[in-house]
Amino acid sequence: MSSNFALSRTLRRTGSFPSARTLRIVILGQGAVGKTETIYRHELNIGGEAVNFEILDTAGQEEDALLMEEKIKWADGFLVVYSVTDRCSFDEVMRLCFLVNHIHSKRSGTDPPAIIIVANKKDLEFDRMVTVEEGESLSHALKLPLREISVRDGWEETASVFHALYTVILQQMDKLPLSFRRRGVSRLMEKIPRIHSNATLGSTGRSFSFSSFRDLLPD
Ligand SMILES: Nc1nc2c(ncn2[C@@H]2O[C@H](COP(=O)(O)OP(=O)(O)OP(=O)(O)O)[C@@H](O)[C@H]2O)c(=O)[nH]1
Repeated sequence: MSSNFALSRTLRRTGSFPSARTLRIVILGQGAVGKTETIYRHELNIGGEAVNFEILDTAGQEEDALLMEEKIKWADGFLVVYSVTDRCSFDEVMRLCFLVNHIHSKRSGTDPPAIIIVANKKDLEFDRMVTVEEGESLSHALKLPLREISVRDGWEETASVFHALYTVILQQMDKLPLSFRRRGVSRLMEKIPRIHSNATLGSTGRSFSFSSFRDLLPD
């Protein structure tokens, strides 16, 4: 959990785009797949457009169901992560995708949520338990894009996952009223310090306490 290679933490950066489009991302997956439990902002320039990602990780199966639902309602897009070295985490993907679909449909009717499945730890080829073909087959069955990456191998693949999710979210947002498409940094994020690219987190690897998350959500 205090790894330097976790999926989300590789994207920490400095810099700010005041008029950036803000997108909220939740990362789901079983424990130890490489999500790391933290919450932070990340700003990217994609195709000349400033994009401000607000990213929230979840606590795997330890997550309280109500809190999970609130996080899913909060998000614009989702990364559902499994580890190619952990079959249980792969088996969990389908349940998580259905959960996101179910909760999301209560909020926005028939439009499917923006989800990308991420197969992490592909560098651990000797320990692989889930084949590329199995991942592709699941992706095909769920009609969701799949990216196989190694967070440990560098930030480029991780960044490309966020770029891909951005594209999917934009496709969904095109269907929404204009007022939904641009917004400032959320109330939740105003409470959270910006993390600099060379900053180190505490020994627990957490930059934010989830126990206070619920208090910050809008009614
Ligand atoms: N080899 C390898 N190890 C990785 C990779 N990504 C993460 N890890 C390691 O996997 C372990 C678990 O990573 P975490 O980030 O704690 O996983 P998590 O999904 O946040 O786990 P929970 O906090 O239990 O939900 C750590 O030891 C990481 O160093 C990867 O791409 N390759």
